[in-house]
Amino acid sequence: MADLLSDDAVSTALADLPGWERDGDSLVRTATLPGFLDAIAVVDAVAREAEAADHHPDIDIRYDTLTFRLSTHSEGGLTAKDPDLARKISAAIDAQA
Ligand SMILES: C[C@H](O)[C@H](O)[C@H]1CNC2=NC(N)=NC(=O)C2=N1
Repeated sequence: MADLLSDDAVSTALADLPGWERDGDSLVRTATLPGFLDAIAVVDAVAREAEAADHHPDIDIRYDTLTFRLSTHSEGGLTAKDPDLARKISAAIDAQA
C-alpha cells in the first residue's frame, strides 16, 4: 500500500526529474541512446531495479529510443514509488548515454 501523491507533490518531484513529464496518472520519459544495444542495456538495468523495487514500468523499445511509463496500478495513480523508480531509470540512461 502506498499513498497517492497530490498534484503539488507530483510537480515537486518532476522539478527534480529532467526529461520526465506527467501524462495523467503516469510519469513518462523518452530517451534516445547511441544504438540498439545501448538501449537494451538500459532496459536490462531497469529490469533489475524494477524487480528489486517490485515496481515495473511499461517500456516501449523502438531501435535506439526507449519510452518509459510509470504508474502505480494497484493505487490507480502516482505514488512515491513512481518518482523513486524514475530516478533510477534516469541514472541507468545516464550511465549508458
Ligand atoms: C504483487 C506485486 O507486488 C504487484 O503486482 C506489483 C508489481 N509491480 C507493479 N508495478 C507497477 N507499476 N504498479 C503496481 O501496482 C505493481 N504492483
